[in-house]
Amino acid sequence: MSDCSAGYDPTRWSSIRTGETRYRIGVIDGPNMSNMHRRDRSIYGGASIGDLQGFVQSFGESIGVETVHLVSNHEGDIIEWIHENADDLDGFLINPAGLTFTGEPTKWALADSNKPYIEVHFRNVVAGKAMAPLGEERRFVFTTAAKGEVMGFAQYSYTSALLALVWVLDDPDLSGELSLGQIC
Ligand SMILES: O=C1C[C@@](O)(C(=O)O)C[C@@H](O)[C@@H]1O
Repeated sequence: MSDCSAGYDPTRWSSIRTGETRYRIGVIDGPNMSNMHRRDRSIYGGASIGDLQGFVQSFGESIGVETVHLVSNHEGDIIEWIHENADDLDGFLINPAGLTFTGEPTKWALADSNKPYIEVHFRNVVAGKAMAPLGEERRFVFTTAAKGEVMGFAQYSYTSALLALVWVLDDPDLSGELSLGQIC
């Protein structure tokens, strides 16, 4: 346990974690996310994919984690990237974007890696679906093998998912010790 007598120090990433391993997490953005700065501002906010990657990377650094990023509009390239990088990564975040309802091969590449992944979305992709007639719901491909899913929080879906993934990696068997580390 760290000493909090000096008060809260936001540069001390270990204060919110129970572990100290510097994980490497792959962050994948699928089709159309390269164009996010031109998409609906009320959802994507007008920032570029580079801005988003920088934001997620900075947050990762603040909790002692390295993020490695891919954005691609081509499913085959995403699959190749997962195959080539999985051995050097501890887990993944993926915003499947245009592949959300169709990306079965990409889902399998992630599942076959045996590394945990979290599905993220800017918007709440099921909002309003409760009102849809039965049988009209589209099939969520990635959710079936994901560790979990975070959606509806725009760019904060990514940072929330990253923190959740790191907490789970720090506590792989969910030891039951309900500790957040030392928050001063
Ligand atoms: O391209 C996207 C982006 C998205 O994944 C999101 O981040 O909100 C939601 C998907 O339905 C859509 O196809």
